[in-house]
Amino acid sequence: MGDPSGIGPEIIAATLADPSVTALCRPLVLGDRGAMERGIAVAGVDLAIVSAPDLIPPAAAAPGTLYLRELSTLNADQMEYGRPTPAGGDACYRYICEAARLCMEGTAAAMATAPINKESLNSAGHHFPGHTELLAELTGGHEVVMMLAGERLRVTLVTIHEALSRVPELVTFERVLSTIRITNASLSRWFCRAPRLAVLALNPHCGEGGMFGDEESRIIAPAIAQARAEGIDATGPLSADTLFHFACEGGYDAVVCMYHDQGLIPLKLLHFDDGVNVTLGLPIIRTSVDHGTAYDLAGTGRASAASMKAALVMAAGMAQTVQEI
Ligand SMILES: NC(=O)c1ccc[n+]([C@@H]2O[C@H](COP(=O)([O-])OP(=O)(O)OC[C@H]3O[C@@H](n4cnc5c(N)ncnc54)[C@H](O)[C@@H]3O)[C@@H](O)[C@H]2O)c1
Ligand SMILES: N[C@H](C(=O)O)[C@H](O)COP(=O)(O)O
Repeated sequence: MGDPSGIGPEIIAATLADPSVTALCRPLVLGDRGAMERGIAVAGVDLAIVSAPDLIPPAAAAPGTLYLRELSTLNADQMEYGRPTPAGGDACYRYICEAARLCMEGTAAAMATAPINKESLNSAGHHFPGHTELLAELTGGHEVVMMLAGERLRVTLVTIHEALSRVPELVTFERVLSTIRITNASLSRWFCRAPRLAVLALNPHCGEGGMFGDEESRIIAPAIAQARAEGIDATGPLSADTLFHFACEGGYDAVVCMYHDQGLIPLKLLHFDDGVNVTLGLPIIRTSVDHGTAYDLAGTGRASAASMKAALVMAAGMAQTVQEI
């Protein structure tokens, strides 16, 4: 359900009231009854909550029902709109843990997450930068890669939630290579055969022959060479300022980016409404919205549910692919 003080509950309600989404999957919300009742009212949709402590939603669920596993009972203070609280952060943590457990044991085919507030997660004593890192730990410590995807562009990140000042030291041969490998393996499995990957430079103009940095020749180019030797169609290092234009025109299936904003600014510019965040490398399927808790909009009914819908549709599609393999 994500952060009870944000837009999560209302965009979930809008999503589950859309028959084109529920035609593809049997959703079970892990969350809080009070927050979901309020979300349904804010979204202005007609949904009846069915309590599902152990129940899995039936294949022929009655239209207009929302199956809810109640993992918290927050009071009004603890879910006040626009304010992160430790109780809300702890509740989010429990929703995520239970979703991971259901996916790991095979009861659920996939999870799609609504946004959390990282400050409230951490204030509750759960010291993770986001879902991605928490899920990596909960599912066995696999190396994971954050991908954000839309129709026109997919980006994956070598470094994720890091201070910009630390990025150069974190862009290592091993990290670049493993991001390329995981991107290639995951895209091949879920999205396209033999993906064409563009790998970005870190510095302007690829370092301009060493004038503006040498990570390209020292680290990124050798990692690309190794990936190519393994049969991966990776090209680069390429200058970030121009590459996105060509990627959007269909030149590449994904762009491997060195840091968060290098990839997420172009992605959200093009796909803020319908982009999906996918965690690659996990043993389970996890998708998410491409936006945050939007405290400024929570409770107004003005938040778009398009990314939440896209996240569910993508998760259902990925789960279908698994069944067909
Ligand atoms: N998947 C996630 O859990 C996730 C993703 C991104 C950010 N966050 C967290 O969310 C919190 C707030 O982050 P932020 O302010 O940088 O980003 P944000 O996405 O919450 O908000 C940025 C801007 O986009 C608008 N916006 C966001 N979602 C929208 C929607 N569905 N419809 C219309 N407008 C929307 C907001 O009103 C705001 O103006 C932070 O704690 C951040 O870490 C969580
Ligand atoms: N970096 C993501 C974004 O800006 O959309 C976001 O913070 C999500 O992180 P998790 O999926 O790890 O919570």
